[in-house]
Amino acid sequence: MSPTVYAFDNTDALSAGLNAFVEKVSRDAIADHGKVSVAISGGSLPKLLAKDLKNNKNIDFSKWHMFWADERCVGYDDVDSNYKEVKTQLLDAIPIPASHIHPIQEAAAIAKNTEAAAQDYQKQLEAFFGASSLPRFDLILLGMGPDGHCCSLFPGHPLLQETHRWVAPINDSPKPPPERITLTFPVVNHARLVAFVTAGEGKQDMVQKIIEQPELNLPCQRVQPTSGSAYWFIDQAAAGQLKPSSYGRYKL
Ligand SMILES: O=C(O)[C@H](O)[C@@H](O)[C@H](O)[C@H](O)COP(=O)(O)O
Repeated sequence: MSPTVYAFDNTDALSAGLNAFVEKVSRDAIADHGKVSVAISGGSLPKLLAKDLKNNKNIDFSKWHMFWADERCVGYDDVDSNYKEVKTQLLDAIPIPASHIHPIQEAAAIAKNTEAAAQDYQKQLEAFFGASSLPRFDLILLGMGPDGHCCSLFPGHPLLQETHRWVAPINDSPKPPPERITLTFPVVNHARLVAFVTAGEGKQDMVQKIIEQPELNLPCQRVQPTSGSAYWFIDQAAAGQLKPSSYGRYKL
C-alpha cells in the first residue's frame, strides 16, 4: 500500500502535526496494551520531533519505551551518538523512566564491535518483546537520507536482503561514521506504524522519487508494513517536486 503523505507549510507546522500524531499513537497504544514502544533514528529527526513533543503534557510518557532504529557505534557522549541527540532534544525534558530507555551497549559501541553491539541489541529487543516472534513496535520514526536510505539501510547494500536478524551490524556505512547497527526490514515492516520525517529543499528530489517512482525500489520504498501503515511528514520545501495529488494536509 502507498504511504500517506502529509505536507506542512514549514517545519514549525510539521513539528506541530507530528506532535498531534504521536499523541494519538500514544493514547491508542496505551488504551490497547498499556504501553508504547517507539524506535527512532538520528539525523534531523529528533529535533523536529522534540520541538513540541517535549512540552506535551497530554502524553503519559511513563508508559513509553524508547529504542533506536539505528545507532552509530560511538560513546554515549559523542557528538555522533543518536542516543545523545534524542536524550538532549527530548528524553531529558519528558518524564520517561530511565529503565524505559534502551540505548545500544556503550562498551561494544566504543570498541566499534558492531557484531557484539547488534547481538546485544537483539537481546534487548527479545527481553522487551519476547523472543518467539518479531518485535512489533507501536511506532518507528525514521529520517530519509539524500540517497533514499532509512535506518542504516543504504541503497545497494547487502543488508537490504537480511531476512533473519532483527538487528544487523554494518561496518561500511557510506554516511559516516562507518560502524553502526540497524533494525532490519523484517522488524521495520512488522511495526504498527512507521512515520518518516524529512524537511528542506535538499530532500525534494529524493522525496519525489520515493513517493512517485515506486519502481526504483529504494530503501525508503521497501518500508511497507505488512499489517500496519506508513506515513510521511514533510515540509513544503521537501514537497516541492511532488504533484499536488501526491500529498494531503494533516488535520490537527
Ligand atoms: O544515524 C543516522 O545517520 C540516521 O539514523 C539516518 O538514517 C538518518 O535518519 C538519515 O540519514 C536522515 O538524516 P537527516 O535527516 O539528517 O538528513
